[in-house]
Amino acid sequence: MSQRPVCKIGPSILNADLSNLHHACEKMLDSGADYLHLDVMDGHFVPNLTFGHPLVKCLRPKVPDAFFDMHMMVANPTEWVEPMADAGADQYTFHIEATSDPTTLSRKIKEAGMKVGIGIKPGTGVEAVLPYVDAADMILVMTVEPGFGGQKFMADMMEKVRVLRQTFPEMDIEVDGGVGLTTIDQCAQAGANMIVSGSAVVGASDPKAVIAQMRAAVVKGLDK
Ligand SMILES: O=C(CO)[C@H](O)[C@H](O)COP(=O)(O)O
Ligand SMILES: [Fe+2]
Repeated sequence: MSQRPVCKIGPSILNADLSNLHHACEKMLDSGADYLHLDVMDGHFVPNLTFGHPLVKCLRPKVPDAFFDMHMMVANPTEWVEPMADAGADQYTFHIEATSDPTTLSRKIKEAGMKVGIGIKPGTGVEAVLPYVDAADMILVMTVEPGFGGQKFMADMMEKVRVLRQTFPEMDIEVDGGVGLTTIDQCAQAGANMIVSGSAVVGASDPKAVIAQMRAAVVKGLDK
């Protein structure tokens, strides 16, 4: 029996007040977030630095029930699988551009007890990820060049989402970058069901309303 993908909204706390991350996460969860998208940048894979597994380990007991989707923008994703699992990560999303062996890496992530996400940058064609979809729980289509929050949504990435949704009707497909109230309809119509939104939610005066509106758009898109 086929299963319809479920809409999940995952705020990115990249542009939140990182000095009070626990509070920022709780605010998002209280506003209706289904999961938290945590952006790890190493200064090599992308020209920016954020945080690593020590911070995740500290955050885990503060928000024990939250699902942590780790967006690993790192040059050596194999290196951080075990430290992230030990820190309490639930899903480990690596970039296909950062590994020559996605199958072995996916297996390692599963053996460490986490779900597998595979991300593609805007310049990477969707064909690159197709052979590995069976090994993954989720495919991430980047809608900005990874590295910074607050960038402009790239609408031409929606074709990748459409291809993935047509080929894999039950798959979790995540979009990340510049997603907010003005761009959510495009994501929803293309078939995305996991929605990362940073600035548009974290910077909103009423994050609960923004999350609810995005959810309504995605549910409508999945129903069609
Ligand atoms: O991976 C990312 C950047 O590389 C972030 O998750 C993303 O940019 C979210 O922030 P915003 O919604 O502000 O674009
Ligand atoms: Fe991200």
